[in-house]
Amino acid sequence: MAALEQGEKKLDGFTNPFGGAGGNGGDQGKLFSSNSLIPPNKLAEFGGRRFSVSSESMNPETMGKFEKKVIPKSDQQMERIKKALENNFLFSHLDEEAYKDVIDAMEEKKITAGTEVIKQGAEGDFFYVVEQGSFEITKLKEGAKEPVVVLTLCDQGSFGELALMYNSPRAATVTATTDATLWALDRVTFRRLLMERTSGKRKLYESFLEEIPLLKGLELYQRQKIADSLESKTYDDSEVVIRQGDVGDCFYLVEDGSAKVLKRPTDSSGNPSGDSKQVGILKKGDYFGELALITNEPRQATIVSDGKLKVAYMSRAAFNRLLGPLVSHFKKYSEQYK
Ligand SMILES: Nc1ncnc2c1ncn2[C@@H]1O[C@@H]2COP(=O)(O)O[C@H]2[C@H]1O
Repeated sequence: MAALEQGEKKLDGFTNPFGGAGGNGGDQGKLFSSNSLIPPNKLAEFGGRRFSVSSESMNPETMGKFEKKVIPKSDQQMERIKKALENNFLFSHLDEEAYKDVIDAMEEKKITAGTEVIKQGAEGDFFYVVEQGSFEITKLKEGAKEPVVVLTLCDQGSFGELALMYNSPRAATVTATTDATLWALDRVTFRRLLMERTSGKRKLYESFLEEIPLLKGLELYQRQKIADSLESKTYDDSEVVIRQGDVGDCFYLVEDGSAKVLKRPTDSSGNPSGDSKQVGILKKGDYFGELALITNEPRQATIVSDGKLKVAYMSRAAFNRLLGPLVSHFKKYSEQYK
C-alpha cells in the first residue's frame, strides 16, 4: 500500500533485465509525429531510426480487404497453440472470430538451439509466441561495442511485435538457447488483429506508468509489457475495491483519485472483528493489493474509494511474471504498514 519515495530509482533485489536507457539524438524531436507512439528520447530503444505507427493498419476500416490466412492444423496443434496463448495478455481481448483467425494464421516453427530467430536491424516479418524453449534477447545499444542481454524467456512469452507495430528495424536480436517451439504470426494478421489494441494500451498507460515511483527505474520496453497486462476500472465514492479477509487475485495502481485504507483488528484465528480504523490514504501513483499475492494470505486491509477513483489492475499471473523481481522491495515497504 505504500508509495516509494519520489525519485527513487534503485529497486531492492531487482536486477533490471532491460539494460540502459534510450538515446536522445539531434533532430529526433522532429520525428515524434502525432501518430508515433515513441517519444523522441526513446527512439534509440526501438532501433534508433525514423518510424511511426503506420496509419494504414491502425484503422481496420481503411485497410482494404483482409485475406485470411489459414494454415491447416491437427487437433493436437490447436490445443498446443491455445495453451501457449492462454497466459499472453496480447490475446486476452480477442473475440471468438478474431481468436480463431489468429490461430488459423499461426505457423509452427521448430527451432534448434543456437538459431538466431530475429536479428537486430533486420526487417520485421513475424511475431512469435513461445510454446517451449529458452531464448536470449540481446541488444547492441547506440555507441556500445558489444551487445548486452536485455531479457531471457523460458517456456513462455512473446517477441517480435515492435518492428511490426512501428515499421521499424528489429530492435534486438533473439537467439534460441535450447531447442524450442514457436508459433509465428505473419505481419499482416498481427497488424490487423493485435496491433491496434496493443499500441493503444501502451500509449494509454505510458505517461501514467512513467510517473509511478515504483516503476521509474524500469525501461520503456518493460513498462510497455506492464501496460499490456493492465485493465482500468472506475469506482464511485465509498465503493469497496478489496475487502479485508478476502482471497486476493489482483494487484492495483491508483490511476486517478484517492482511496482509504481501512483495517479491522483480527481475532485469534485471524478473522477480522471489531470496528475498522483508517490507517492510510492512497493517491495517484500508489499501489495496493500486493501482500496477498506475495504471501498467499487473505487481504490484510479494506480499500475503499474516497470520491471518484480510477485504478489500473493486473492479474496474479501478470504480477508474478512482470513484478516478481520486485518482491523484496514490496516486502521491505510493507514493514511500514500500520
Ligand atoms: N529491451 C528491449 N528493447 C527492444 N526490444 C526488446 C527488448 N526486450 C525484448 N525485446 C523484444 O525483442 C524483439 C526484437 O524484434 P522487434 O524489434 O520486432 O521486437 C522486439 C521485442 O519484442
